[in-house]
Amino acid sequence: MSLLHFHTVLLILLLCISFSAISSKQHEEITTTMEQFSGYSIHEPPHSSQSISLSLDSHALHNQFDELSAFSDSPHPSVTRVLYTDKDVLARRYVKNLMEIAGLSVREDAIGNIFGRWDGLEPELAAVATGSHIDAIPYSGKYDGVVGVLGAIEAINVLKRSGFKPRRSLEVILFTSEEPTRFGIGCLGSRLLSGSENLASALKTTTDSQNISFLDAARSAGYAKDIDDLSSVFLKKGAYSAFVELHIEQGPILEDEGISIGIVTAIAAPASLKVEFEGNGGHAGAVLMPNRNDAGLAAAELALAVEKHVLESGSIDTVGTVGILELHPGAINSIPSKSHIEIDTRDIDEERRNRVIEKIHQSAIKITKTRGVKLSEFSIINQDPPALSSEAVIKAVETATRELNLTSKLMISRAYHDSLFMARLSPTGMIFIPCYKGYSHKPEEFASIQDVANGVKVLASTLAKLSLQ
Ligand SMILES: NC(=O)N[C@@H](O)C(=O)O
Ligand SMILES: [Mn+2]
Ligand SMILES: [Mn+2]
Repeated sequence: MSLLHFHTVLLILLLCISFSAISSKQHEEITTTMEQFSGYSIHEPPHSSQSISLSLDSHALHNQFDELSAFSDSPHPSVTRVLYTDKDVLARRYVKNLMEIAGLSVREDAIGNIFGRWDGLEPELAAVATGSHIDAIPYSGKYDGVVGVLGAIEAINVLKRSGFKPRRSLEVILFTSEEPTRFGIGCLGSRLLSGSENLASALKTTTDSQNISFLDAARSAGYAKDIDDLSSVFLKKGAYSAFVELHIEQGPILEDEGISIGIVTAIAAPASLKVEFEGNGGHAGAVLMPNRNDAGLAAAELALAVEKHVLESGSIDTVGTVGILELHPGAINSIPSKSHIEIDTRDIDEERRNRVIEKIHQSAIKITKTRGVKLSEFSIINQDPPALSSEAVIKAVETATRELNLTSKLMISRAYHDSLFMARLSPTGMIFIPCYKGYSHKPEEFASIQDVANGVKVLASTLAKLSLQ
């Protein structure tokens, strides 16, 4: 008998011994559950898929939305929950508690990205992750981001209730500061996780509108203790084998078309600009119009120029918003001597968006000439590329949706999400659910518990599939 022959026989013998270690009943159970979830029979080629009932505690989930929305600095039904404020810290504690109740092992990084882990049968493999954010811009709603955090924890509960055992570990992530409210940069937590050196160094000097530094704010919330170098937050590429985020659509399409699930194929490319003009100000009564260099009118003119350039981009996919316009000294009878404008512009076509940014810059320069004001700042805060979803994640979501007999639609996301940056680390995808009239970033934002439940079931099934790959 040749040496190779001898080794093969030996190997088969060893495999049989180890398999026999797992009781046949256990082996049968795991195999059945894995077959039911992967939609594939372990023994036959992959053509049969069957869905199993995923039991979800929608009553508890509904209560959790209400309870979490109470951690707000604005009155019900609006939600305001800004990074590292007391309400944010309380809300984080609430979510960590839910993670522990779900049996997840919880850890946090230096800036408060929170990770809840369920070890798989092969914990050494790269895990599958899901997650979103709980920070909320001023006077917004209770579903943006929160569906992707509370829904993710419930998806884990659903899988545990069904007896499923993941092969790859599953992680739920609460990302720090997806909203740009406090420090002017969106997706701060996921951007840093994806290894942004620029951001890591910028955060050393970044302050908020109260002149509180990022590090002091983080420390006041219990993070960044004795840490200045935030590169410790960086994750390695491939840290996760896949990432999938559940989120409300924040647009009207799914509701209008009566479709349950949106399968996101791409996330539009966001950019934000900060512009400041300086004029000579003066008395609103005494200074005649020809002698004015009004920084306020310069800002107003630029805001209209943003709209003009966006409308002339030749595509409906180009959008531009002046969400912040502040005047100094801000007195009715004083000509504005300074103006501060923040511009948000996006497109699924990065070059087309960048052309708009260039035109806005040219307009700002032209306005300084026509109005005799100084352009004291024109800075690009972020100018991110769009992100494409991974085919493998899209396929897993499609199969899960089909098995649950839910309708679905491939679509792009015009809002940005932490997925935009997780896509730099691992194959990524998103699951959208309908929301009332597409409202978001306002108190009327609403998603029915049935739509949330559908999203959570699709997420649970998708996570199971990805964890077996
Ligand atoms: N999803 C979402 O609302 N993200 C925002 O931060 C945004 O401005 O797109
Ligand atoms: Mn948002
Ligand atoms: Mn969001």
